[in-house]
Amino acid sequence: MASSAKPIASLPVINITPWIESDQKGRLSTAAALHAACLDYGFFYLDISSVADPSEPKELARLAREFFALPQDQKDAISLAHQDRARGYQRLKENITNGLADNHEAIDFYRPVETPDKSRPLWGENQWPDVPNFRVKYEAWIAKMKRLGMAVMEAMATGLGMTSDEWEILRAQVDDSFWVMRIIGYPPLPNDQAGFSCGAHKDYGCLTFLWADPTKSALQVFLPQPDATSSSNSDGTQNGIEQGIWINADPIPGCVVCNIGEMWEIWTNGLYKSTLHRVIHRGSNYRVSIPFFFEPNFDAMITPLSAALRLQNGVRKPGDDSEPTKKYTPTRYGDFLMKKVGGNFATGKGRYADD
Ligand SMILES: O=C(O)CCC(=O)C(=O)O
Ligand SMILES: [Fe+2]
Repeated sequence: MASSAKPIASLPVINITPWIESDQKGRLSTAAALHAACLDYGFFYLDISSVADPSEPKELARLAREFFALPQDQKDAISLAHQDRARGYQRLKENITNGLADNHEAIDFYRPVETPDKSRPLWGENQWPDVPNFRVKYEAWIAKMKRLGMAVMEAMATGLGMTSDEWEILRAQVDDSFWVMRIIGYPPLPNDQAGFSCGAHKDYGCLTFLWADPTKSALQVFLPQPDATSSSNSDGTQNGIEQGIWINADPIPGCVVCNIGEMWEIWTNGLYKSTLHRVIHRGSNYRVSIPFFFEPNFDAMITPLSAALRLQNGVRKPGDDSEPTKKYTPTRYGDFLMKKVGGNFATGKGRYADD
């Protein structure tokens, strides 16, 4: 007898190789798979084994561990307090999400700027650890992730049904990405203690490419379930709280976990939703993850794209030629980022608010 139990949800795996290398047909199927994954999950695995040998991020993780194992004062030598309060090392629990300290330490890097000024928010210089080969290896990864970002953006534009002229306009908003890279170290959370290794959040920008070491049951992704309970409201909420389940997004060899940020939510007028995720690491090992955030250009004005409005307008009553409603107001990416980063740290909650 067939089981009526629902299969356990798992995220789709999409190979980027056909987009990068192959014929038109392969490209179209990758683009369609990205579109479906963004509609349904906002999260997916991206198989990048044709772009990066797994030994490459493994070496990055080894270098990260070498840094995190240093005495505290040597790590503090590159503290973000010495720079623009965004670029550099942050101690365990210095990062704050939803008002709670995150149980991780990290180094944050941003796209370098032409005339650095550490008194200006986000406009300082990156601080590199004094660990042999660290900078050269990570800079090679950054270059690779930037190329991957442009490829995935173009594939997504195709998946959304954008014309080549429309893509050129979108491309000009991301071709000088104000990227961010975090190198995160997670000691295990004590078993008897509530709290998060990284609290539930959505990412800010376009695309996150997350490489993580093989630790299982750490990263979790929220999948809304509108029909989760019979007493939930028609919009899938119950007393205003969205109903859903958290699923593990355990690492798959050769893949990065990819998710879309809030800028894609604006570009698609809410058709693609940026998805909540969190980290709860209770194992016994020290976990390392390296998220690369491929973001829009600092000055890009993000506004709903015509291609998304066309899709949302798909089923219309005859004679209805009204403009689809734009649910999101245009947002300058740099301003949005500044506000977000300002609320992230224990040492300076809202630290850019009065600058
Ligand atoms: O470490 C992870 O698995 C996720 C980190 C994350 O979500 C972030 O830094 O935005
Ligand atoms: Fe995240």
